[in-house]
Amino acid sequence: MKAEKTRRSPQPLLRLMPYVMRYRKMVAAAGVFLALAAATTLMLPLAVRRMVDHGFAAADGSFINSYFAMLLALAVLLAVSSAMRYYYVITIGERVVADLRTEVFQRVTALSASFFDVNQSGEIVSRLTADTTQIKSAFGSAASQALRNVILCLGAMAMMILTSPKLSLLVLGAIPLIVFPLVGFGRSVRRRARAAQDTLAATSAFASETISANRTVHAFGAEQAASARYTSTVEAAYDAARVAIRSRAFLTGFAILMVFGSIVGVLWYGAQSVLNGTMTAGTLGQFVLYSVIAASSLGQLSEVWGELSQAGGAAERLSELLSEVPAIRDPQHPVSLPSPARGEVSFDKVGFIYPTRTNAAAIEQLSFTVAAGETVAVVGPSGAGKSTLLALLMRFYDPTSGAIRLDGVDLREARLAELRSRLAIVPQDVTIFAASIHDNIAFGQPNATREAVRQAAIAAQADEFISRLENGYDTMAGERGVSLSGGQRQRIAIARAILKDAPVLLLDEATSALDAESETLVQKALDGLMQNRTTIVIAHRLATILRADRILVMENGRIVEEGTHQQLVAKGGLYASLAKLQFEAGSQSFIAAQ
Ligand SMILES: Nc1ncnc2c1ncn2[C@@H]1O[C@H](COP(=O)(O)OP(=O)(O)OP(=O)(O)O)[C@@H](O)[C@H]1O
Repeated sequence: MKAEKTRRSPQPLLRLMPYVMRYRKMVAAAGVFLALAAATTLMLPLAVRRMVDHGFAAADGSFINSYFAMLLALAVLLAVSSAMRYYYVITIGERVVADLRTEVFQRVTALSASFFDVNQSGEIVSRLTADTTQIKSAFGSAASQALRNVILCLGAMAMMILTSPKLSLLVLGAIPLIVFPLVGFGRSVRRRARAAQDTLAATSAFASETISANRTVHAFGAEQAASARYTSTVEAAYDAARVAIRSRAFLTGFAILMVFGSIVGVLWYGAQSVLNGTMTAGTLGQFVLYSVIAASSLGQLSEVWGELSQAGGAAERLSELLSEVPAIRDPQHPVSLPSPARGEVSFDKVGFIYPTRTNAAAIEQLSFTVAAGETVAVVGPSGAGKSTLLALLMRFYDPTSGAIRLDGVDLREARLAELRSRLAIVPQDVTIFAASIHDNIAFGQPNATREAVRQAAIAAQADEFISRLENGYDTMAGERGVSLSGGQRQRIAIARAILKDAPVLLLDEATSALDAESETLVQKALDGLMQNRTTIVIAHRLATILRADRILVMENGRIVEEGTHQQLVAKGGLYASLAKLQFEAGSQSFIAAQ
């Protein structure tokens, strides 16, 4: 997935052939019109010669008229076939890119947490938009131009040989003189273009990060610094682009000079032949036209080559994404979870090391069981591994050793969708999508009725504030829920979990202090939710801890103490000292001091 590895050549575009071949009929139509347009172009010089040699020589008006009529017919044919070629080729490009975007998005959303630990979301989004756009333009214009020019160039060269083998031999002799320096130049131009493109990729990653964190940027007064940093990366990209443009401009000039210089030379030689009568003027005209066609198509080919090479890089990056296999996926022979669900969770000597942090285990030798309907509070200092425990239970990662079971089935043996349908999570950091409040509560359950959503909101103590919003449940929550307060967002998340009605509830209590009223409301909502469900709660508030049937105290990825509040206080260990800290501070938040 690393950008540096990406080669720049059009070859990877071939990997997209299966996508193109889904639309065989359109491809065939494009091919027909492509060939027709090229053939028509190649016929024009032929007509010109006959007219020069016969039409003018015979001074026959009707002959000239019929020739012009034919030329007009050719022009119409050229116009129609070019328009159709454009239509089909561009449409195929759009279609392929639409398919690619959909598939890449589907793939990416299916990838596991470990993939997103390593890859920046900004970079992936840029692939989804920038890389696919590049491929679209490659298909849409560059590929059709390349094909057209290859056909034209080969056709014109064949016609040159047919028209005058002698002059063609001369041209052939000149080709190496032109091509070798051009190839050399072309390489250095491509190298510079690549440098420019890489600089640009870094720029967009920085922009997307800064824009999505705009509140943090403002809060720390970092606008100027961020702008300055962005400006400097944009300027660096501009400088790199200018270097590339300069060498490209030079290359263009050089190519034109060499090509047309040679044509002038050949023309001069041909003119001598016409003068001494070894060639007709029409033949020379025809030859010159063919060589102009050949030269200009060659010139255009070199132009589109660069574009195709860039698209090749984009295609390679996208096919890497497409071939990425989720680390967490369904087993080949899934075991059904027992029905009806009991909601019994067990960790059996579980060990876990984050793939991105291999030097230390986040969880070690973790064993505990939560009986059906039991409420267990997990407490412990920051970094103890509490959130990791929930992530493992949701199977965002697989344990490195040991096993986690739900109702007696190893999580790795169950179907992912079935497993996750039995777990409802209220995370600490609630995600609110840029959609209506209704859709936010019904997230993951698009078929939920309006009444079911309302009932869930009532149970989550959220109905009252939602009803007071301008459009009630149809109010759009701003992007990431910026228009809602912390307590409101939490109650939306609780309503989401209530609607899901799963047998196991996972709560990651917010550390941020809610105001007293919000806290009471959130607590009331949770009490309703926790009834008759297995609940594992990462607890920060004393009220929650006291409500739990049992408390697990974690430190450095292990369970160091276990029991009820009274038992643990009496024991005088880590829990007792954490509790003492809190009582002295008189705070409602148990571990807030950590
Ligand atoms: N995605 C990740 N990649 C690598 N290491 C991680 C990742 N997430 C957490 N860790 C590390 O794993 C350890 C346990 O983290 P975890 O988030 O589970 O702790 P926690 O007890 O929930 O802490 P807090 O109460 O502060 O949220 C920490 O050392 C943390 O740095």
